[in-house]
Amino acid sequence: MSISPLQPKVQQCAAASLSYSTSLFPSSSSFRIITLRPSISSLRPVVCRFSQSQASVVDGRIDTRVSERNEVRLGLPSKGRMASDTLDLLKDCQLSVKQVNPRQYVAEIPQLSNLEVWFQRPKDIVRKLLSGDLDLGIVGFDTVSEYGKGNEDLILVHDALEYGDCRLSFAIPNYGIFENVKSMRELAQMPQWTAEKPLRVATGFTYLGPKFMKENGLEHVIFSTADGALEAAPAMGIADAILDLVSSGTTLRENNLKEIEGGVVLESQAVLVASRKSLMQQKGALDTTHEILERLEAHLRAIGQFTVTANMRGSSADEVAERVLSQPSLSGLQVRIRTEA
Ligand SMILES: Nc1ncnc2c1ncn2[C@@H]1O[C@H](COP(=O)(O)OP(=O)(O)OP(=O)(O)O)[C@@H](O)[C@H]1O
Ligand SMILES: O=P(O)(O)OC[C@H]1O[C@H](OP(=O)(O)OP(=O)(O)O)[C@H](O)[C@@H]1O
Repeated sequence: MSISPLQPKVQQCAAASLSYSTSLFPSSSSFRIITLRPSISSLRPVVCRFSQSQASVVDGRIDTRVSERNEVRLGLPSKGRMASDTLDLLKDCQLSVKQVNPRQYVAEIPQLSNLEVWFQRPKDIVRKLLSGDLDLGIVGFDTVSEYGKGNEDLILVHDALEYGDCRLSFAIPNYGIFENVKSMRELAQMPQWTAEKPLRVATGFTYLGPKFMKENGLEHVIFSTADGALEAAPAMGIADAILDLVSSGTTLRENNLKEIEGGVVLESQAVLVASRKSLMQQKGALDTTHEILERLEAHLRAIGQFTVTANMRGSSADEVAERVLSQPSLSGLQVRIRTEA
């Protein structure tokens, strides 16, 4: 699998008022992004289909836990740097999260009557979406990518909530044998890395890391992991390089590390993610999702980012698109689809 930097290139399809772009996802994944614009009522819903999409057979199994619940469940970060910004965003959307007390992990949003909010660690939000214990969640795209592991059930409902910006980036020391190394290509060509003496990479991204290194032609790599302060690993002699999140770049600089050309695995920001199964099967999930999207749209209108993504590794993505668009509450929407160029 190729993990490439996220550089969406939106192209307009003028006649149909549709647009599509290269996917935010690796080239061998097949996510489709559908943008719903509820404000444009004169447009008829249209789904762009791309013949080169990698369809596979739909798995028709129904997760009984999804269909047994009456309420829709939204997972929000319980702590960490995403937590307060997420609550702020919802507040800006006139969605006030009411917690009985801060140590209770369940809350409600009075404006969304059949919704339960559950506070969880970001990685657990993704895991619980996959297990059917949550229907929707707000986390960083990096977390979806790492812990979602390309699972076809995950749908990016909104891929740009405009906070939590960072990138997952590969970094090496700016001294010693790496002093003149400026790109992944140059790194891969170094004679030092052998089966006996592999490149040692410290990372918390043990799913994305190995894929990325392989994609870049580095075969002799060994990974170590830690929960934080990874930037110390090269100076401590534990690793040759690191793969970690970067935002300002200060931590890298202060630890004499540098990013190199081709070393960005992905760009990330906060996203709204859903379980496809939930959207299709959980009572009220589609309407609640639509309500949240409308409010996000109202809030983010200035920057015009409003996107629904359906995972395309299967004809089921078309089904999802059709199902979403066939909802009476979603009629008259403009649809934008992103797919691989
Ligand atoms: N400079 C940054 N460093 C790390 N994460 C960042 C940065 N800027 C934005 N983020 C976002 O914040 C998220 C990290 O949030 P948080 O600290 O709550 O979780 P975490 O550290 O992944 O959780 P845990 O402590 O359970 O491992 C990242 O997944 C990313 O999406
Ligand atoms: O580019 P910067 O703005 O310097 O941010 C990047 C740093 O922030 C994060 O660490 P965090 O602050 O979460 O601490 P941690 O290393 O203990 O996880 C990340 O893991 C980097 O170390």
